[in-house]
Amino acid sequence: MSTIFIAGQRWISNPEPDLGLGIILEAENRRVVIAFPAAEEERTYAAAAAPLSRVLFQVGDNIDVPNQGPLTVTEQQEHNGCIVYFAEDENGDVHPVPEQILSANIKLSNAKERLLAGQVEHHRRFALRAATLEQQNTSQAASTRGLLGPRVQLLPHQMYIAAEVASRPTPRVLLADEVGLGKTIEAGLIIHQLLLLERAKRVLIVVPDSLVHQWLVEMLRRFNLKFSIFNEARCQLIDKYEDDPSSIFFDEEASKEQEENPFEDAQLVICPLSWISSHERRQQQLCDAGWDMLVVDEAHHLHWHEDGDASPEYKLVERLSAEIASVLLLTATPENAGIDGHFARLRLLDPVRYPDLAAFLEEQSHYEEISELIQGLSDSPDTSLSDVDFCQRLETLLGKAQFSALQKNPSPEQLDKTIRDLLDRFGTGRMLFRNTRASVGGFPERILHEHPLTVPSGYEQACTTATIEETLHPEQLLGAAWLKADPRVSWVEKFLLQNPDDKVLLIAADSSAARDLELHLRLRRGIASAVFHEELSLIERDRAAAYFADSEDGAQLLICSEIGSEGRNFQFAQHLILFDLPLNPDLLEQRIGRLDRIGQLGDVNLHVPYYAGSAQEKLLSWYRDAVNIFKQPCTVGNALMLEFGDDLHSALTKGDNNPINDVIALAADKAIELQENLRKGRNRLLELNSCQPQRAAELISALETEQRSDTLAEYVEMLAEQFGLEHEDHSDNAVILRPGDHMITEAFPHLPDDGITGTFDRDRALSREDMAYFSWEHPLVSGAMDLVMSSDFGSASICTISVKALKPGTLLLESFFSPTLQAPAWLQLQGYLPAQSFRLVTDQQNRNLSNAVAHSKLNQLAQGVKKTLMPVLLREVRTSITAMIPHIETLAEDTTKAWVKTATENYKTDRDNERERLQSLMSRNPHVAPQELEAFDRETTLGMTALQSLQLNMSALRLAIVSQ
Ligand SMILES: Nc1ncnc2c1ncn2[C@@H]1O[C@H](COP(=O)(O)OP(=O)(O)OP(=O)(O)O)[C@@H](O)[C@H]1O
Repeated sequence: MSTIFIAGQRWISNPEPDLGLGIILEAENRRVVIAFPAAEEERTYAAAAAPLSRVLFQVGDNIDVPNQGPLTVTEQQEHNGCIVYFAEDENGDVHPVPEQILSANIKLSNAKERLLAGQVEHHRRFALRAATLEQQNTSQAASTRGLLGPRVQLLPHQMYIAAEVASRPTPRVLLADEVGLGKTIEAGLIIHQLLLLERAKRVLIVVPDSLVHQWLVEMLRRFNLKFSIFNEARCQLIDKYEDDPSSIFFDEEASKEQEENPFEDAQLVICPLSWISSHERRQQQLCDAGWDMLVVDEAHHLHWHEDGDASPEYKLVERLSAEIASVLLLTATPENAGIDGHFARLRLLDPVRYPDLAAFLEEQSHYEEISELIQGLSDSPDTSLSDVDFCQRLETLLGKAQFSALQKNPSPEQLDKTIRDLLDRFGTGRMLFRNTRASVGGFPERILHEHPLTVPSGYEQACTTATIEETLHPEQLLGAAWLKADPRVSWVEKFLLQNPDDKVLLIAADSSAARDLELHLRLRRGIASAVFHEELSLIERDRAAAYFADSEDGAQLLICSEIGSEGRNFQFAQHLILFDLPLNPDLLEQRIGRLDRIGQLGDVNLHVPYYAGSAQEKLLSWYRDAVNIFKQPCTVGNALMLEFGDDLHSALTKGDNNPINDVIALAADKAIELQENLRKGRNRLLELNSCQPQRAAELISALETEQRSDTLAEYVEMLAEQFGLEHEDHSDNAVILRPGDHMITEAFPHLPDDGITGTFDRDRALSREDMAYFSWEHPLVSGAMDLVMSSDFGSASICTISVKALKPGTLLLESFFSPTLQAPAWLQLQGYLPAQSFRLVTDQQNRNLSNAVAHSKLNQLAQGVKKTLMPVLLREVRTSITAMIPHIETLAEDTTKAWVKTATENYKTDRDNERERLQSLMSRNPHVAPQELEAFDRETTLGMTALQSLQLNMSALRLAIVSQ
């Protein structure tokens, strides 16, 4: 098939002009591959729909060739579809320049050319383009970018974490808030920010099977992010299409040379953990597919032991996290399988900071001291810094240079930096975030209901030869007819019949007990129930959860196995039956967390049916009186188990109560002591890292201000008017948009054929999920902004204005400039520019009137010029504007130089700080190779060079002619 693309031609991407001048690498099989050397990116498109524009220079145009001075085109010749320019240098020598050798950094000046060519548009279109540019600036300057659009309540601890984590160049963190405090939402906020800031394009989420759909749905309904679930069936389907010569995906060359990678088929992917960690070939493909960000939920399933033993899940994540720059691990119970597992997960995130377990354990014993130093610096810096002992301790940790810098200048910034350094290098680290119910506040009560039951015959006898696990799970001892014999079953039946209007969640350790019990209650007792365990397929599990969630015709009871229910949202229920109690306190916390989570509106009733006088009762007393888990989340349960676990196990099997009472008494005292230590040490450090209330309040206030503004509603109305959409008021703060009969584009982004109803009000959007939540970050709005900016829409305009203060015939040139960085995205330099564009206004005397003549004023005064008059008008003013344009460009270059200066200074400061940290960690960790520092320095040089070669692009140009 013939194609318009030929290898070697130079094209530019319409949606991504920042990529610079691209060069066609391949144009075969209906697809085109183009490289963008300036951005180190490559794109493959279907040739028929490639969003590319051919770049051809005309005689008189300036062109750039690396390592040569400025050249001006004098002639162009075509050879086999590619152009050879003949261009003159400053000495008048003419050089042949094949287009292939043109510099990849390109200057675009479409607006100017369009204006001079008379290709101008109505001033309302120019106003829409200008409004888009201004909004892009506002968004870039906002510290809240990426936090505005998600349909979530503005909760301080989440907003803080999301903003803090996303502000890091490559976030690698452990989100370990207590159960149900919104780690999924935090991860979603971080993903959303990085995608919006274009710091991530490909995101991989790996989750336990039971959470696959929950994540899919949360990402879509709260963040407008469409993830794709990948499993074996999907991969096979893709393999099949790509191997099928009749398929549109078939690529003969590729199929001969190498196997296609199915994971390259989507940018946002969710994978079930059990599938991918047990499938070697898919794992390899997953690792090869290249990702910018990895998210792993319920990360406590990644087991690792100091002796080198690691679970397949751990090994998979270890492989992935070595390749992927940004990594989020999520767990509510980081120490679930012991401190070594916790250490191992931190090691995955930052092997330089966490080189070995022994050092980590040793470090923990100093948390209290670090916390004291931090407290001294934050509460009374002057007194602390005049205390000799305090200073000595600080100097030992920080080193001479940093300490004396602080002592000389204890400014708030320097103090803040020191506190962060202490937290990071010697405290709980900057990658661990853990908010607690106590710090977040506003949670309901946990109420324990104990239900003692008579021990059934045969149980005690069976216990004499049983393990402790069997003793705690009588269904394993009572034989095949356990459902009949077990008094817990009849108690559950009675409870459900007495509380017919309440939703009840029942959790049992074992999936077969859960299955038997549910079948019995549903079939024999007619109870509307569902079951949820790990042996069900994903669809069956989701169906069961949906049936339970249905408030009208749904199940009264959902029976879950331990692992099956982890991470799920059942906060609409207020009764949890703990059919048995696990020995691991974290498992119990996970169970309670199904109900005790954000969104729970009532008290959480915890029901424990147990055999009176049995090991079950003893374990209940342990949790109630020593661990205190039925009142509040347990923070010391693991530590108590470590110290008293053996005694507890032996006391559980004893007939009399003395041993258990003794263990409980000792453990209860110990719990108080441990909690006090944690309060002073680890928890205080975690609190400091996990939420700074003032910063969180500032973020929320900024978000609320942005939300209250009417600008978005006005912008949406302008969009509708200019693109030909139907726009109808729905109700207060809500509108309906529909495709109109006179639309100027075939498809408007994210506008369904039957229209969309959206509200600008967050609270309304939270309660009305049938409405879209329109913010500047909604895909319809951001897609429309891209539509405007990726084309010439409204880029050149001529209008007349009538102003008494100005002489008729005065010409005002209003221009918006967008300096563009042509650098690889991974360098993350965009944030160093003060804005995405700036505006200048000049007149024939080349006076800078940018401040004197406001854009909004020009919009108010602007009158359109009849098309028929345009050629005459242009002829009259052409000489003047041809002289004015270079001047306004010189002014723009001056502004750009100032930007470059500030940006390079700020970039250097940040890099120096980061380098200092790396050096400090290297001095304590012999495993870090010096090459790391060299690589870091190379990257800094690259960043500095890219900032220094900022390119100026004129995005919009309007000529206003003062009339009579
Ligand atoms: N900011 C928010 N706005 C609205 N709903 C929220 C917000 N944060 C959390 N939720 C809701 O609260 C529940 C708990 O949140 P989430 O699932 O993110 O918690 P989690 O910490 O990941 O839980 P777990 O520890 O069980 O894995 C979910 O139903 C979630 O949708």
